[in-house]
Amino acid sequence: MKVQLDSATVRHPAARAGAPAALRGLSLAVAQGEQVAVIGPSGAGKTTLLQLLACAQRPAIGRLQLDGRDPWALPRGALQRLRGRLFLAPQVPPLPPRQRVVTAVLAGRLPHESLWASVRSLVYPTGIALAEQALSRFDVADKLFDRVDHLSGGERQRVGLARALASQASLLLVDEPLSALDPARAQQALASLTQAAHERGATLVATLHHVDMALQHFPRVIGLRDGALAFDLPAAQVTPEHLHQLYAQHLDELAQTAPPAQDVPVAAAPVPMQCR
Ligand SMILES: Nc1ncnc2c1ncn2[C@@H]1O[C@H](COP(=O)(O)OP(=O)(O)OP(=O)(O)O)[C@@H](O)[C@H]1O
Repeated sequence: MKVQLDSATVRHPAARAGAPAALRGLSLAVAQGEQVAVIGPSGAGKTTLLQLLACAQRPAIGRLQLDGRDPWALPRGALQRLRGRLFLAPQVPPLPPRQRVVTAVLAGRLPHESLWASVRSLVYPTGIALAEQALSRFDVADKLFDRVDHLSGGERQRVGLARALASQASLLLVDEPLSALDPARAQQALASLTQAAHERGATLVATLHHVDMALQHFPRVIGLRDGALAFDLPAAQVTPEHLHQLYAQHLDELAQTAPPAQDVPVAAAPVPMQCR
């Protein structure tokens, strides 16, 4: 899917009065099948950008176009169908605790299926081989029939990525997929994600706190700061000076870009299912 953003400004509905907009006049274009990493200090607007591209946040000013169409100008049914071609994988995957991994992974496909097939697959999962294949890309195929709340934080995160791949979406929006993974797993997960997206020609936009991994795995890197574009460059052209300017006053975040030493358990916090 092709993405075009023109001078987009986004304000969160719950933001306090007078707070600066989370994104301010952002313009960028992402080609069909392109892979882009978004980096920047905490609060820069990375998650908001993914929400904007996922049609979960509407621009207050400016315009988003997906495959040349403004989603917010579409009739409701067409907007729903378009949303079915997008997948936003939030930082904490929205996996219902008592669900089996296979069901949770296949739930990523629901927007592509008929209502009857969706209901039936929640009770009798079909496409088990597909779920297993997606899980094996992240080395968690052995958890296929485990309950989600019996997984470690790192395993949950990898199941969340498998769910994104199983979705068959043509625009994958992945928010900080490495926070609970050890360095080796993080490398493997990013390699699998970028490889799978490439194989199927899906466009991939991922936010990453690990700058080194963004530079290593993505051909193009966007630096966001205070809701605006700091740079948009091929990874090979991002210099230490660019990074120091991007993280100025937040250099501690730049220094801490190495992933944790081992799988870190995360709370199974419920996340709204708004964007799957
Ligand atoms: N639901 C919300 N309601 C109000 N303000 C919000 C909301 N979510 C984010 N913001 C504000 O929008 C700005 C951008 O936040 P965003 O989460 O997009 O940043 P981020 O770069 O993803 O940060 P992090 O790296 O810490 O996840 C911040 O000032 C934040 O406080």
